[in-house]
Amino acid sequence: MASMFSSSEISKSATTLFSAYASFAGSMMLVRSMANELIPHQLRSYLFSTFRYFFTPLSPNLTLTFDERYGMSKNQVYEAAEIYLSTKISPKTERLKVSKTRKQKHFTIALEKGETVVDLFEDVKLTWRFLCTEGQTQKSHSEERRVFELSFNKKHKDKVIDFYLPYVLFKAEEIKNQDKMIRLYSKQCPFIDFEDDGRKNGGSWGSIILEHPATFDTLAMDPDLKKMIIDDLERFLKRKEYYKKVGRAWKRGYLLFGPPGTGKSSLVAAMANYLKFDIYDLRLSSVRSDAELRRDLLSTTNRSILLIEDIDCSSEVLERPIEKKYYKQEEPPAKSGFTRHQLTLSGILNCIDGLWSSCGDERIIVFTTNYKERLDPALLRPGRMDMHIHMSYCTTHGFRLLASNYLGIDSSKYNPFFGEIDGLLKSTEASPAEVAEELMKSEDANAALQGLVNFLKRKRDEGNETKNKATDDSEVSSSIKRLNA
Ligand SMILES: Nc1ncnc2c1ncn2[C@@H]1O[C@H](COP(=O)(O)OP(=O)(O)OP(=O)(O)O)[C@@H](O)[C@H]1O
Ligand SMILES: [Mg+2]
Repeated sequence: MASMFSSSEISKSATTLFSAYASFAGSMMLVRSMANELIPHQLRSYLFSTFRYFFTPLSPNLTLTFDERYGMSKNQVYEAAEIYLSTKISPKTERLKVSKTRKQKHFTIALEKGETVVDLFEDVKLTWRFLCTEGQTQKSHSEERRVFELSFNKKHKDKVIDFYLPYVLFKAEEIKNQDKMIRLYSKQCPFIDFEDDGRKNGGSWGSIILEHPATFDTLAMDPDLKKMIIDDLERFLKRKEYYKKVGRAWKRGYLLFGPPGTGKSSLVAAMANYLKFDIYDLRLSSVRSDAELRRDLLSTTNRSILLIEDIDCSSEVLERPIEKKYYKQEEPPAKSGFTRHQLTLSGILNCIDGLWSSCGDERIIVFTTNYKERLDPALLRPGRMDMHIHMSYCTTHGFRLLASNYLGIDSSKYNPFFGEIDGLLKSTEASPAEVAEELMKSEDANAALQGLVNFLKRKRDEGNETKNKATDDSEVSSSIKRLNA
């Protein structure tokens, strides 16, 4: 350079360049000030941002952010991401947050601040990042803002939004259900130490974790009936759209009836375990009015079973005629402290039908009773309860299942006790609870089966005695009638 141009030539060119730049800058300033005067503010900022857009190098990536909160409610995508990503921890992850409550079976694992997880969905690479920043609330208190960021190549935007995010929601629901602790909700009772886990959901319900071991595998009942119930539940779960199409509320009602100890409550627990639904155990004796019932029902959650046990006794509690006036606030409470006539069976049924029709999804309602014949016809009317399930005394099939569960006996092999027990079961009315009780009395299978034989014989003899006595009594009364005649 130095050999081709002299220093004076260089300084001349520099001066020319400088003056050209100065005149360009001057004219730009002039243009700018003219633009300021002539072009309205909004249009100006639009034009500048458009220029900036075109002259800034384009990033191939798009980043979606999911805040923990969406207004006042929780952001469903954030919650789903939190659950889903806990199963996607890669070997590169350096920090994880681990927690567990006393009753939880497994640890809860979550990403720590700043950690990144890479996921693959149909060959699309997706990078998740968990961020916590100090945010300002409206009252200018600083509050931690928790966000998940999801980055991927822009060209996959539609695939991510239309398919990947729904997939994350679905998987999270699946994981939640696998790990879900079923809860038993009851109206607050001083004798039960309910957990305050923030799930009181506004009503007077308290809850404890339900650890009832009953499953469909452990239930001794007619195998065809069992299959029918499982199929019915499966069909119910799959039919959200169908219920919508035919204009019915997405609910299912079951009436379980049968003698004590035949497994009605166990069947409800088995249903809850199978569906992973919580149970709301509603004792009607603790509800004072239709209005209170409405409040209680409104504070139950979706995917739950509302259980009303011994509905026949409840209808005794409910004074009839049911036309008595509904509860009024100003009405003085009865001496007992309960004004039960304010809760009526028709009130309950209407409330349940009405509420379930207007709000809530995936609801199951179960009534149990020992005496179906005592029930109000309103409850038995077709369409009120979808399935009437009879829980019977122990059958030979039921006995085999109990023998296998309680004593580990292989029922397909010959057993010297089975023939006698089958015969006795046919001639006696023994509940599965009674049979199970006998089988638990000894760890020695033969001793337990012998105990069961003795028990069934005793029961048969007692039954015969009662029958004979009843026959004697009726013969005496007909002789008296004849004499009187
Ligand atoms: N069908 C059954 N299969 C297996 N176990 C049963 C069955 N029925 C009863 N049991 C056993 O008996 C116990 C009592 O049964 P459960 O409480 O379910 O009977 P229930 O029909 O609800 O009685 P109640 O009418 O008195 O409420 C259960 O915990 C279970 O161990
Ligand atoms: Mg019961």
